[in-house]
Amino acid sequence: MTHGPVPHNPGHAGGGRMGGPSRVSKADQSQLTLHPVSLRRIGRLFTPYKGPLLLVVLLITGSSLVSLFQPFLVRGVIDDALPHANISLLAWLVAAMIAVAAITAVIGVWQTWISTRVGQGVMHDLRTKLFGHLQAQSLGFFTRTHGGEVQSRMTNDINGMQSLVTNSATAVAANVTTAIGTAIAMIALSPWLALISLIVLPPSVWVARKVALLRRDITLKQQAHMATLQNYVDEGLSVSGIRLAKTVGSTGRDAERFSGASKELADLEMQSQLAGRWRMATMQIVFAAIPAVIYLAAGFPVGGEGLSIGTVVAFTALQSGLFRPVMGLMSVGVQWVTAMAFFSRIFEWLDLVPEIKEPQQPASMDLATVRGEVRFEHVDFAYDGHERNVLTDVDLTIPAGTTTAIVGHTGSGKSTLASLLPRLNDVSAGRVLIDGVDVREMRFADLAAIVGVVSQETYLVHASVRQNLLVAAPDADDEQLWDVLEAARIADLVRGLPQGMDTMVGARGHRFSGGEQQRLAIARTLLRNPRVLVLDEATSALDNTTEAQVQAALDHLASTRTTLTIAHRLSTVEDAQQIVVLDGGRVLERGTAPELRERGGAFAELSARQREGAGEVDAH
Ligand SMILES: Nc1ncnc2c1ncn2[C@@H]1O[C@H](COP(=O)(O)OP(=O)(O)OP(=O)(O)O)[C@@H](O)[C@H]1O
Repeated sequence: MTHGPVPHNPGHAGGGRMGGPSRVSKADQSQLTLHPVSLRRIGRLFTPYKGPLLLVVLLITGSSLVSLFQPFLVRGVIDDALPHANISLLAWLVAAMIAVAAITAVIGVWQTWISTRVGQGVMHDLRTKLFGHLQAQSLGFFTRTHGGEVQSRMTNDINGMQSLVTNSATAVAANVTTAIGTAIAMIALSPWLALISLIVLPPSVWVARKVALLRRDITLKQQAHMATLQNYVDEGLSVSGIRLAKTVGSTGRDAERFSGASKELADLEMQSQLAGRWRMATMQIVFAAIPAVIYLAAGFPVGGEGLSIGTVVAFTALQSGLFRPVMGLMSVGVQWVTAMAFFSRIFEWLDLVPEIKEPQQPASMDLATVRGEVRFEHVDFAYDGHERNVLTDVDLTIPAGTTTAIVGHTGSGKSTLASLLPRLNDVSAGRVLIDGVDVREMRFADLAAIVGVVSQETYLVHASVRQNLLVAAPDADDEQLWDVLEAARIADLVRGLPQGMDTMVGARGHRFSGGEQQRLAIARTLLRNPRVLVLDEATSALDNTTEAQVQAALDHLASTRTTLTIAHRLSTVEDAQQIVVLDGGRVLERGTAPELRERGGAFAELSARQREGAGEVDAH
């Protein structure tokens, strides 16, 4: 099938050259326009893990409360045990300090274990859901969207939210409880010192928020560049990509393009790290300054009088215990802002509604008795987003068990017409019927069982010959596999392979010649034994001898099923019960080969020209 120009690519953000690293290019801007994300929706991802999450919150609260004893123990040591040389009190206090540390450490390990399990569970659910959802999308989505973009969102974006999903709930719970507990303890120790240390909080939060937004924008740009980079790898380092690059001599340019995108990614990472580092530096200054300010405040006559040394020491210990959680919360805030952007990108795709949907109440089909009469009823079709009709008022019937050949100039709509039968596309008007049932009313599985497709573009997965065949029928035994290989005239070749049917076919089947790949694809389709066969230039990659052989096999198979065949070489459609000539998406002529030749129209002209061409070739 011919893929036309890519009209609109919602996800792909990094096509051409990007602007300088500090400028936001148009593509980046569109990337920053976020799909709205509701907190409730994120919350729903965690619903299955309510129990473990509650346990985590309880553990954290317990551990925070236990650790609050520490400064009071310190004050006891300094103000009571040491000055009065009370050894037994000192021993008790020290033992309690060690116990508090041990208890909080053990709780920490337990809590990390549970929260990581929850986080990984959420990520796993999201990844699986997205994969399933994208698989349900129509072919149109994949013709519009770059493969690298899909890979990038599936992996980079989901990984990007990992730290948030795994740590945020626990970090928030831990830090909030610690911060509140510590603030209460601080006020209990000295309201005056507490007031002094809390004053610096608002400006710190402001700085952290600024940095968070900056880093989010940088991260989004990074994701877009990462997707671009993945596209370059995808396109440039595949068998077809390398073949193109080597034959058109574009390897140098490809490497330069890759290097440009990679450099921009490196620059962005620099910016991101630097922004983070500045935030840390600001916080460090605040951290260092606060104890000093507390000593100053403790020495002040107003408010400072009556404070014991132990209170001041315990207080400075406590205030670091307040700022650490506040810092922690701010980090979560930073991660949160960025992760929201990832959620937005993931949810955007989860919200895509497949253009081609399975019916809610499918027609019940008895697969054993399907006859396979195909009817295109006044079919119009235009590709999504295009006004021009590719097919207009195509009305034709293919009686069960007969062969209809579609011929016509390139671009006349032959592949598009064939794509309507397995619902790779849906009609814009009219209906496509099999045994009188609209294909849109059938279960996907039923339709796939009834209609088999062999197209000009074969797709073999990087696995063994056997696995490639079993994709079509997982339960088939060896005898069935050999049968279809025989029928597709490829059994001898497979037998001669080093590991027979267990030989790997190589990336996208490149270990085999085009003709061999096509015969394997034919065998795979035959394994499903479909009632209706769509052959979209199925023999186009074969030489004349092999084509004749495979054609004979296909003719034999076609004799028992309904076949819609598309062929450029008219010699292969000679025996079809009906030939339909398409021109600009309309049916121009129909009839058998002799009838059409007799009529002296487009078919006669086309076949005369081809025979002339063949004659010329023969004459050479
Ligand atoms: N995904 C698509 N989006 C938009 N237009 C498309 C798409 N696929 C095909 N077209 C357009 O639809 C028209 C018919 O294409 P189609 O592939 O059906 O022709 P064809 O007769 O099978 O051609 P060929 O013999 O070269 O394979 C062409 O003009 C093509 O550019």
